[in-house]
Amino acid sequence: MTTLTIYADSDARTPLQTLTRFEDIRDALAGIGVEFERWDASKPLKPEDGAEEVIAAYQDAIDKLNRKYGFVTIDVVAMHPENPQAEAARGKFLAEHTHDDFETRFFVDGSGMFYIRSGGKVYMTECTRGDLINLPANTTHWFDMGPKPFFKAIRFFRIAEGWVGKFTGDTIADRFPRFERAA
Ligand SMILES: CSCCC(=O)/C(O)=C/O
Ligand SMILES: [Fe+2]
Ligand code: NI
Repeated sequence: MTTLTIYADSDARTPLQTLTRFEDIRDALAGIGVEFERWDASKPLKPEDGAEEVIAAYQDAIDKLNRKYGFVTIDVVAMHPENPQAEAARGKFLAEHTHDDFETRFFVDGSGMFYIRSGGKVYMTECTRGDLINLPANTTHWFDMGPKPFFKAIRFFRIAEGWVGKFTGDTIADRFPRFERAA
């Protein structure tokens, strides 16, 4: 279930608030400039499907989003627990970083956790199928796909190399609960 848990960035043990209603999550994230939308993600996909199948299934939504936001390129991250690269892939995003581009991700299967740090708080946002999240450029955040990653997300870019992470060097991510997907 899509869930937003908000913490003070100085205290990773005591959540200030936990939200599960879409409207509440959308409004709380809008308060820090993060757009959160729900898009139809009901196309049938097999667990082992990769970029080609995801793009074919979601071409209409991709075209609509490209027209609406002016994206210049997309790619797909499709993770499966048996993927031999799972641990390395998880490690890439586990430390706090920013990007020069917006971070726009449309989850069409599975789930993953964004941790967005803003205004002295951490917004721990579990994204699930149908969630579209859009972090403005330079938003401090990290992302955990969990020890047995399972998700497919379409990534939209406005600038080439916009996905490259700039690490802040802050170890805050190590103090917050890691993502453990509910069975
Ligand atoms: C949810 S897609 C994979 C993670 C990613 O692209 C990113 O930038 C995380 O911060
Ligand atoms: Fe990112
Ligand atoms: Ni990132």
